[in-house]
Amino acid sequence: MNPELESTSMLARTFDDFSGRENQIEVLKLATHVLERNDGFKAAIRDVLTILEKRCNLIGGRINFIDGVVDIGKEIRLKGESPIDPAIEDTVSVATKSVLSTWRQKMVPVTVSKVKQQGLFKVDREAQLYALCLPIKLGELKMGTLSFVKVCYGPFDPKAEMNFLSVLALMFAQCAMINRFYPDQQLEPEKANEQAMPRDFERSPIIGNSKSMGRVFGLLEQVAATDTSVLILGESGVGKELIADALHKNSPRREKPFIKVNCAALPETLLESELFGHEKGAFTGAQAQKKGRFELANGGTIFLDEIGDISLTTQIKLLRVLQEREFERLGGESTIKCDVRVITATNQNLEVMIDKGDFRQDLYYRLNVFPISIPPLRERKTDIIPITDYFVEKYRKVHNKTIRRISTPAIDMLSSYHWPGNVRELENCIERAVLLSNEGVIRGHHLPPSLQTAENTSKNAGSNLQSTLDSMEKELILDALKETKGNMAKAARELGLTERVMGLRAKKYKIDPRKFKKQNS
Ligand SMILES: Nc1ncnc2c1ncn2[C@@H]1O[C@H](COP(=O)(O)OP(=O)(O)OP(=O)(O)O)[C@@H](O)[C@H]1O
Repeated sequence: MNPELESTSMLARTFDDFSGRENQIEVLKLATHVLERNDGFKAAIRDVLTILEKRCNLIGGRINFIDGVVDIGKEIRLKGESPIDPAIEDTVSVATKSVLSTWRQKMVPVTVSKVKQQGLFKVDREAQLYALCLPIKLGELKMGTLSFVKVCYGPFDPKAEMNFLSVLALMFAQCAMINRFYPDQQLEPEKANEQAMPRDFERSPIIGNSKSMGRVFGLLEQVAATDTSVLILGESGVGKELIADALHKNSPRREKPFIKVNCAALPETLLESELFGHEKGAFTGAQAQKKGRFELANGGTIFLDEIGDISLTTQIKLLRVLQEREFERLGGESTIKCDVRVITATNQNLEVMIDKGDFRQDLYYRLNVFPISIPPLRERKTDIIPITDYFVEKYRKVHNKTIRRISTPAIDMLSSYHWPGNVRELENCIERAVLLSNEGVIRGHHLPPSLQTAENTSKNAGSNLQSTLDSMEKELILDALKETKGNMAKAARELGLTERVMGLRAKKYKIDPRKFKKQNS
């Protein structure tokens, strides 16, 4: 049994001990870890269904994927452990079919229907049963359905339950998409173990639950398998290279080379020699013939990053390759034919550059056949935590550290920061925090000063030692109160404070211990 499921079984509750929101958050965290595993998408989904059965009283879980949208077989379901009455199976099937069929006309988000208990069903007869079914989709892309029977002993809040399940449905959708884009990541279990970190993460999956990333995935889906030129737009660090890589890996060219050139890194002559190659003696220092990147990419894909930085002369040469699919090496006379898909990226506004005469319009039209814009991280805040979790897991393994959780204040700081360096900045920030953290927790003070300032700007113009110490103290008090369920005396003892000092500190930071009692009851 894998460790996630082992820990789940240890914590497994009986049906009448299901404890609401806290439990749901824990389940979501467990599900994230399970889905990030590298040993097969279907197995991971089945494990998540098992977790939902054991911890959320959601039995008979099944996922139906629509044929052709996600190539991973039609249905994934929990087998074996749950004895399910055929009548209940039927209700789930009917609910699933109804969601699937109404898609053709209109999107019906959920079906919740009460199920009658039958004699065969091995659940306490006092339980109320509900059939739940909701769609799995990414943006406008409809992928399938997620269905369960919910076993309930008390009042049932369908809205809250569906909100929780819709987060899971989104995670499944995301995973299905990654699975589609990186099918070869489904390693055999033994091979997965052999692959030590960080090689597992060489080709990172694209994480993102936001609507805007859903749209990006939809566009990827449409264009990946074609030979169309794609222009990827977005600020530095948003993941443009990751998208280019995904386009190549999901095209018929995937077995052929994927060649990346950073056009901003080289001066004009060197860039041309890099792109088209040169003959011996073409210029001082050209001591031997050299093949260019277009030649090396033949049959595959070339990714020209920072395309807005190439000179007007190089733009003409590039235009010719795009139109004629041929070029000459520098100093050479023979024409070389090439069959290359061109993907470009920039963080500049090429239309403004055209107006200024810095970029050729004809080249722009050739490159911009299929534009994909990746929004900055600050405009898709819902992606921050899933991406953070992914990087925590990545760097926890790379640096061999134990990280059990991220403190609530640290999560707040990560969520409220504006991330000018986008995902790259977030990645660096999390690697640093993983290295600095101790006791298995990432806390606010493990994050870089830029984030501390962001949190404090409203109260305190500058970041100074006192404000940093204050925020650390507040965080420790919040943590202790959380752990002791709002018991001030116990929390004071844990922190080595007297009750009186604890009371004063709570007052100073406007902390109300009663809030923690409520949360945990
Ligand atoms: N959605 C994402 N999920 C996981 N990792 C991501 C995501 N987006 C970006 N990254 C990671 O963030 C880092 C920066 O991404 P990438 O190099 O693709 O950005 P970029 O837009 O090409 O940047 P630049 O314009 O500076 O070249 C990489 O390590 C990449 O793997």
